Amino acid sequence: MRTLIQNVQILTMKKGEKSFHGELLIENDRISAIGTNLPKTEAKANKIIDGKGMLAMPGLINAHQHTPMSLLKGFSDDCKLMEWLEHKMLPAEARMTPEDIYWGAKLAMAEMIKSGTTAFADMYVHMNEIAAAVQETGMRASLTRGLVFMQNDGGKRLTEALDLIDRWHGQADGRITTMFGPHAPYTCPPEPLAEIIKLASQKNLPIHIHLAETVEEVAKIKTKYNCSPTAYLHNLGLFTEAHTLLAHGVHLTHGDIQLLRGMKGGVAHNPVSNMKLGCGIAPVAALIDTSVTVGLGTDGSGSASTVDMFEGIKAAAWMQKMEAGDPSVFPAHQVLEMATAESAKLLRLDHETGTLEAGKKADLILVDMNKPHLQPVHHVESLLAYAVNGSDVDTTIVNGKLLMQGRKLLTIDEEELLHQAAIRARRIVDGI
Ligand SMILES: N[C@@H](CCSC[C@H]1O[C@@H](n2cnc3c(=O)[nH]cnc32)[C@H](O)[C@@H]1O)C(=O)O
Ligand SMILES: [Zn+2]
Repeated sequence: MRTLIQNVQILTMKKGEKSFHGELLIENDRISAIGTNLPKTEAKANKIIDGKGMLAMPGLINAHQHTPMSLLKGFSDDCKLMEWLEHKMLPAEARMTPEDIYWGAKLAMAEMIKSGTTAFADMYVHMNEIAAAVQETGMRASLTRGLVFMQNDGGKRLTEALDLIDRWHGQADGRITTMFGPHAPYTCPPEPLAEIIKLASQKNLPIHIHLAETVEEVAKIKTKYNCSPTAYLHNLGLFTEAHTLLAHGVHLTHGDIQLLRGMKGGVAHNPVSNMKLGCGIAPVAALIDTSVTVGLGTDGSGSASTVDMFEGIKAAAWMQKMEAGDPSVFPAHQVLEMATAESAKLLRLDHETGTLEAGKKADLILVDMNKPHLQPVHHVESLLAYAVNGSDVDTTIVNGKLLMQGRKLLTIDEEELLHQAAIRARRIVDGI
């Protein structure tokens, strides 16, 4: 199968490359050619997409998600994280059946495809159902079974984590990869955490964990272990043993940031979730100055309400400019990079996705620029960072396959999905 996208403005997101008018050829799951006036491409293609008025760019990569929490969006807003988690989310989550998880994950995937996200990192439970949804929807995902060790479960959770890895790593035409997912320093004591770090190192798999999200977490760890959450993880050898995806990293001291220097992986910044929960402002500039990779995530829609990464892109830029009191920090290109190439590094998928290049997987979106709020086009990157909304995405392609065209979902029955989501969500929260 060869698909040619012609007559399109292209932003590859390769370092230092400006957007240009040209064409892009997809052969099966990969980009085979990209440029201006490619030789004889039309003759080679079985399918042609006219990109007039469109902008092609790499699909966005959401580096931190809890997809099934889409069923809980708007259920508990305007309260503190620990209260939100312990009194609302955990009781609601305890009622979710595997089928609820499947439909909740699919609801989030529909929202992601419709707002230009092609890959995501997920941490949740009932991972077989989430993996099945990924397989069907056609997205790319890095999945983890979230692990909390608050009471003895006889190893049930860890068995499920290992089962996810055995069953699903490399499946769905390679679109699914897996990680270990110890939930957070405050839910994972040293012994089980050390064991997971050892397993991750042996299996050469990454670790996805929440870190330093709130001041309460910092105080809890200080009382328990007399150190910061970051030092707690460092002392267990995490940053040298495994590629690590750290979600949040809001409350990091100068000393904490030094502990992250040279780590494999990096930090998933979730500005919308952090602002909405009043958690604080992550020291993104200091992390980048220390050569720590910073990608972009939304967090689950139970907290963030939206998994539209274009909202996250705006929020990340605004937050850092405001914090620095300087509009020149975090220019458009840099925040777009955070949402694409840098997030790809966190998922350990940068050899496959995150930029548009011949040889990489065909994970890309077409943004319809022919709209009042996106004209005129002086600087396309400025519009993408500060003016585009998820609903401006016209076409979403993952692994060379069309998942949405003309805003119509092609792998999901949207009507059935909305029906299932509505009845299940109502049942789950009833009486909580
Ligand atoms: N509760 C599960 C573990 C699930 S891991 C994913 C967990 O992360 C929780 N979660 C979602 N967003 C956040 C956040 O921002 N900080 C901390 N936890 C979160 C979410 O509610 C979910 O319970 C068990 O007992 O096996
Ligand atoms: Zn989270």
